[in-house]
Amino acid sequence: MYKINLLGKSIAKPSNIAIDVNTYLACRRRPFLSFSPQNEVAPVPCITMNNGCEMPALGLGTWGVEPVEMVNIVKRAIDCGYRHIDTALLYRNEKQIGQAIKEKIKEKVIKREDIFLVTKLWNTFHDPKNVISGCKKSLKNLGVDYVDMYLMHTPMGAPAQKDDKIFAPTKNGKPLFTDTDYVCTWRAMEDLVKKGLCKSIGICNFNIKQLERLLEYVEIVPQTLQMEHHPYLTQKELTGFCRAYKIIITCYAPLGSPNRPWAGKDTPKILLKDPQASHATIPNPGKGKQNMADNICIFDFCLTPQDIEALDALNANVRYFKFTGSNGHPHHPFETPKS
Ligand SMILES: NC(=O)C1=CN([C@@H]2O[C@H](COP(=O)(O)OP(=O)(O)OC[C@H]3O[C@@H](n4cnc5c(N)ncnc54)[C@H](OP(=O)(O)O)[C@@H]3O)[C@@H](O)[C@H]2O)C=CC1
Ligand SMILES: O=C1CO[C@H](CO)[C@@H](O)[C@@H]1O
Repeated sequence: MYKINLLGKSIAKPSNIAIDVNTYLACRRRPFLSFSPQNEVAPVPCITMNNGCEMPALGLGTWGVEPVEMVNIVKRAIDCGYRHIDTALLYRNEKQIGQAIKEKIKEKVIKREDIFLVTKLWNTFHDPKNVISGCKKSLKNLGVDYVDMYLMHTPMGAPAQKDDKIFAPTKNGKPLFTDTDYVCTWRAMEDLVKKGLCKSIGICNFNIKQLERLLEYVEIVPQTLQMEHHPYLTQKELTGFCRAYKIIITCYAPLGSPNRPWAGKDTPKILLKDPQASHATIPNPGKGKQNMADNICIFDFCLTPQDIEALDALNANVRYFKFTGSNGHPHHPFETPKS
């Protein structure tokens, strides 16, 4: 064990945990207005990505939040110290998130560059010629001229839609799909970086074979893979592979959404802390009034190697987000082929 000194606090760090001192100290460069000696909340550290940009290690998940509540939730989150916000065109809340950020900038609580804003390209924009319009649609909704991270939401393309429709058309209750190669979609996303529309790009819901194949063709190695990750689904092979390519894992459903068999008093903090060795995590605070403030208070303690070992032993390859609606898609990441 050795100790590092963070903003006057002494934090014990087991030597086998891979957050280095610089990662911890990087957070000093971000203003944390709610942090003061009287109101001590250890600030969120940043993780340096393979392109040198920094991502706050904890963000606000926003899927499923009622749009009418979204503005207030995001404003409260910013007051609490959240500086990373995760959304998607699919979530239909980008406008409200953009409005909340705008109001906080106007109140001089933050500047645009203090916020790490993440959104996602939906399947119906996978055709390379449509990628830029998917991105511009999100930028317009958010009211910004760039996002910090733009993610391919899934490797599964779907037919382009007209007007404001997002979901793919269906036939016999099943969404139609296209066989657009996710490599081609990715190459078009690389152009968005060159155009300055996003600072970093990444992927979600890729399996290891798809990622390996993508890496054969990329000019820009993805900065992050956003994937389901909690103690019941640790995906060690995939996370090890990403580590080798310096692709940061962002853990979604870190509390095991929507079923949380482990929910208990301090359990959520332990679950959020578990991936902190090197991953970012984006819990959704849900309806509990205290959850948002609690979930950000995980940077003043460490798990012991024994804790981590015990959590790792829980892995049962339980996946909650199976994308069964897209079964049969040629690029389905999780469907077990029928023998
Ligand atoms: N890229 C992708 O494909 C996906 C990305 N995501 C992203 O990841 C985010 C997080 O995943 P999500 O599926 O929302 O699930 P989470 O694992 O973050 O679980 C969220 C639920 O956990 C409960 N909760 C939160 N904090 C606490 C706490 N401190 N104590 C007790 N319970 C708590 C709340 O439930 P309750 O409301 O009942 O209190 C909340 O709704 C999403 O919001 C989204 O931004 C998610 C899925 C897929
Ligand atoms: O991000 C997401 C939130 O949850 C949705 C509902 O299953 C997913 O489809 C999506 O990937």
